[in-house]
This record gives sequence, structure tokens and C-alpha cells, in this order.
Amino acid sequence: MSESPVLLNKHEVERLLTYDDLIPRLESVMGKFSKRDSSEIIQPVRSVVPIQQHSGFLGVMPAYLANEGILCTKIVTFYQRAEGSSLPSTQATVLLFHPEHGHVTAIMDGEAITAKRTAAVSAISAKLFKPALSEVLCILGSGQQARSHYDVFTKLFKFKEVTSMKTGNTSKSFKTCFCVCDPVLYTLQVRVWSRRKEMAQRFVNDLQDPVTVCSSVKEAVIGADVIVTATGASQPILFGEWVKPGAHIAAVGACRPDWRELDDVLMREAVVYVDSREGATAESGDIILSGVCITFHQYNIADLGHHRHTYSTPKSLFSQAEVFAELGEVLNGSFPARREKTTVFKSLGMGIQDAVSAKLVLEKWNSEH
Ligand SMILES: NC(=O)C1=CN([C@@H]2O[C@H](COP(=O)(O)OP(=O)(O)OC[C@H]3O[C@@H](n4cnc5c(N)ncnc54)[C@H](O)[C@@H]3O)[C@@H](O)[C@H]2O)C=CC1
Ligand SMILES: O=C(O)C1=NCCCC1
Repeated sequence: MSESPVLLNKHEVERLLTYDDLIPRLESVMGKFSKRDSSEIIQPVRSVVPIQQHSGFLGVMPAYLANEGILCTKIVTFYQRAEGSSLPSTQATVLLFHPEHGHVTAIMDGEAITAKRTAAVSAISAKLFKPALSEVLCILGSGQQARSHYDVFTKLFKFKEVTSMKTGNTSKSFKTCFCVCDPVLYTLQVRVWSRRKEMAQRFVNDLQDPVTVCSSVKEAVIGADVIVTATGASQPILFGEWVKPGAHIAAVGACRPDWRELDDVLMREAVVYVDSREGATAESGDIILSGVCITFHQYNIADLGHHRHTYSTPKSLFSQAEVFAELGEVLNGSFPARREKTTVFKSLGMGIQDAVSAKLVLEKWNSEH
């Protein structure tokens, strides 16, 4: 007879799951996933059921990590909520199973896991792809993901340490310059934009550190080194023409094939990384729709002195934005991190991320009981 499953609520999961524990586990599992060894990791693309009458979706995200003995599924619902709704737009439950016997060992809140593991993965992307000197972080959105991204990004990248080189006297005998090195600490500047300014203001009021509330996306992103897009938008809100060359964008929203946060220019000019190629191909409107830009050149045959019909010939046909690599392919050394370029990390979320997070939570809980 199997024991009753451990039940953990949001408060407990939040307390037990730390970014310090989570980040190395996520790096390791994403690197392994990208090797596509099905004897080690199985994670199908999530199944999604649309709940059309209520502008919502139900997703099921199973994963099996054979070597780590983790069998898990997350069940998640996500809704397009009216601004200011008191209901969370993303809600989830995570189930851990005994891989050998098949019974459920733990049932835990998945909201905290979703918030923290998504932000942690974006932070890993920023570690790899953000410009070496990154001073300005911009967050678009003011919901759950915006908050978890703020927490982990300011924790990891709060200060950048640069060594300033002061030229000293030239020594005549050696004919060389010597330099005095001063460590200089810069504070990361953070900007936030939300559809309604009072929502951004409310977000900022909860924080300890000063954060600038911006009135428009353009104002928020111009000059930013790192941009997080964490909105429920279904049309592009971030335009390539505003983005500083070399900036890194962690794009977290737009998880449906017909939703977008980023425009064609940005998608085509940036080097695009994803969490999973299969997931991106099936679910990312930012990728799928980036190629559907056809301009027609019209001419009237009457101009040629015959019938009055309008004919069209395609003038420009763009192909879809290309996925350069998975984050895991960079982590496992198969692909380079092209830090010198403008980079987009398109995140959709993966069952393996939930699985290692849930296992960490259960391990911590077991160590306390
Ligand atoms: N990549 C991943 O692994 C995950 C992605 N998500 C996605 O991230 C996004 C944010 O999720 P949460 O923070 O949980 O949601 P939330 O509801 O807490 O916050 C959503 C934010 O988006 C803004 N927003 C909504 N519609 C908008 C529009 N049309 N234009 C501009 N802003 C708009 C809201 O004002 C709010 O600030 C959602 O799209 C969600 O589906 C959520 C979980 C995991
Ligand atoms: O990975 C997840 O969990 C989610 N991804 C996109 C939509 C909401 C949940």
C-alpha cells in the first residue's frame, strides 16, 4: 500500500524553492534535454485544450527524467484576463509520481513553480546573452511573471563590476604605461511599463529599490540592455526599431501560435534562441507569424491599354524567423552564445523545468520532516 501523497500549498512551495538551488538544476536538465536522448529524458510538446467561451486554455505538461527518477506532470490553466482582474491568469498544480510503482508521491501548487522556474530560465538566458556591460533592465508587464523576473534579475545582476583603467605616469626607462585599476560598482537601472500606468505604479510600490515607471513601451525600451516581455499581449508590443543593437530580450508571453509580443523586424534581425525547437514550432506566434509578411505590388492592366483588371505580383516575401539554437544547446556546448548580437530568447515553458523544480521542493520538504 503506497503512502498518501505530500500536499504542498503555494506558501510552502515558495518558501522551499530558491533560485540558488533552481538555476544549476535547470541548466543541467536543459543541457541534457537538448541532446535528445530519449532513454534519459522524455518530454512531449504540451497538449493544450482551448476553453473558447472563457478565453482560456488548459495545458498538460508531462516529463520523465529516467536517470534522476523523476516522473511528473503539471496541469496548468491560463486565461486572458481583463486588466485589474483579481484572478491570476496562470494557475497550476504539479504532480510527482513514483516512477517504479506509478503512485502519486506529491501534489503541489504550480503557480510558484511556474513563476520561479520561468524567471530562472530567463535569467540563465540573460547570463549567456546579455551585453557584457548591461546597465538598464526593462520589464514589460506588471503581473506574476514580471515580479518573479524582477526578483531574480535584480538578485543576479544587481551590480556590475567594471574595472576602470586610469593611465599613470610613463616610465622613461621602460617606455611603458602603467595602469591603476579601480573597481567601480554601478547600480542596475530598472524600468517598468504596463498597459495601465497605475498597475506599473502598484508593482513598483511593492519593491524596496527605486524603479522607473515608463509611460510607453518605446520610452521603457530605448537604450535598455536587457528587456523582459511578460505580458498577455496577442499583437506585437515591442518593435525592433526601438531596440538597442546588442540588447538581449527574454520573451516570456505570447505562448499561442497566433499571439505575438515581438514584431517582424526584431524577430528577423535578432539571433533567436528557444527553450525547445518543437515547442517553438508548435506554439510561438512570434516565430510562426514572423514570416507572414507579404507586400503586393499592384498594377492595372488598363495601363497597358487592354482590360480593366487589377493584377498583383508579390513584391516581397519574407521567410520565418530562424531559430538559431536551443538554450540547452548553448548550455551543453553544441552552439555558441552570440552575445555580440541582438538576441531573443523565446520562452514557452517546459515540463522538465517543472519536474526538476518539484523534485527540489520535495527533497527540501523531506529534509525538514
Ligand atoms: N514562457 C513561459 O514559460 C510562461 C509564460 N507565461 C505567459 O507570460 C505572460 C504573463 O504571465 P503572468 O505574469 O502570469 O500574467 P499576469 O496576468 O499576472 O500579467 C499579465 C501582464 O500582461 C499585461 N497585459 C495583458 N494583456 C496585455 C496586452 N494586450 N498588451 C499589453 N499588456 C498586456 C497585464 O497588464 C499584466 O501586466 C502570459 O502571456 C503567460 O501566458 C506564463 C507562465 C509561463
Ligand atoms: O510553461 C507554462 O507553464 C506556461 N506556459 C505558457 C502559458 C502558461 C503556462
